[in-house]
Amino acid sequence: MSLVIQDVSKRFGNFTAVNNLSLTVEEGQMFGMLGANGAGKTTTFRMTLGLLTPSEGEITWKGKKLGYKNSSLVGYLPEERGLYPKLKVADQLHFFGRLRGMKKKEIRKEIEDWLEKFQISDYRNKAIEELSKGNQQKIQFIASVLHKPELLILDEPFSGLDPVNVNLLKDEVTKLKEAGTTIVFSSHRMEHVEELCEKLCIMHHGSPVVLGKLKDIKRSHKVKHIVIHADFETSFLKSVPGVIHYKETVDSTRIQVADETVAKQIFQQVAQKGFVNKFEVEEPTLNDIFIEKVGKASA
Ligand SMILES: Nc1ncnc2c1ncn2[C@@H]1O[C@H](COP(=O)(O)OP(=O)(O)OP(=O)(O)O)[C@@H](O)[C@H]1O
Repeated sequence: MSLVIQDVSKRFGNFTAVNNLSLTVEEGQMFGMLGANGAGKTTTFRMTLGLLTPSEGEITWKGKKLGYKNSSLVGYLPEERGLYPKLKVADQLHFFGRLRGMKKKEIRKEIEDWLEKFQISDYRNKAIEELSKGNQQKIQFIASVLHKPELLILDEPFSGLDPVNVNLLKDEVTKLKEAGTTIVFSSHRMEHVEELCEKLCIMHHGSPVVLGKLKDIKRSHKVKHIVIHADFETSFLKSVPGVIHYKETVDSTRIQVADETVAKQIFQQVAQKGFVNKFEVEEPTLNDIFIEKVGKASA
């Protein structure tokens, strides 16, 4: 295990922002942190980076605590973006590169490569304040990866980007992962985590309510959706015990059921009734899981 968060809590006065969190991220893995506003994601990142000290527990990267001394191992895209508005793009990135101990020549090369990748080479000599929000975000991202960190922590990397730029950033993040970088990112968009992460945590009021590999989480989620295309009336299925939600659309019936046993019962009943064009038990989406788990935890 490379990143180990062990029994970590963080209190601000009487308020507990993170409550007994334990998780691990393996080297080269992409890990997603989900949670409503105020769930404790940013606080967890800040503790991981050594910017905040946990009230309890410990966080280590390859067995060592992270902090000022080994900060070049980590790249961080903070939620509150921290660029200097008056500085030119190249000067800004140069400054971050020097902070991470890079050589001038290497910094120049990396800056040129990254500006090219994000199609913003023409902005090299513009002041940050002259750039659009999306382009400023790209610069902030470049600042976090310029020094080729082993561990990359991205707080809401996709917020404020248009769909084209979201894809551009996703591609670059994926390439970094393929090159071996361990990546942890937070997002409010389930589909980003679903697409990119093997492992994830859903935080709620500082505690993990879902944690594990995406595949396992989906498999173990009991509530299932069934889609039926049949050329006969299906409304009799509404009264089958274990049916949570029943909806007919123009060409299909969608049913939410409590678990797989109910799905099997529905299959048997439908098969006896007549010809079925399609009967499919869909995997739950991360959105379904989030709503169920976070909703339940709130209740
Ligand atoms: N320095 C601080 N002093 C007091 N309370 C704090 C401090 N930092 C964070 N908190 C509180 O801790 C809780 C968790 O905040 P955190 O920023 O970690 O949430 P988050 O999951 O990142 O939320 P968001 O999605 O809105 O960014 C919030 O209720 C916040 O107000």
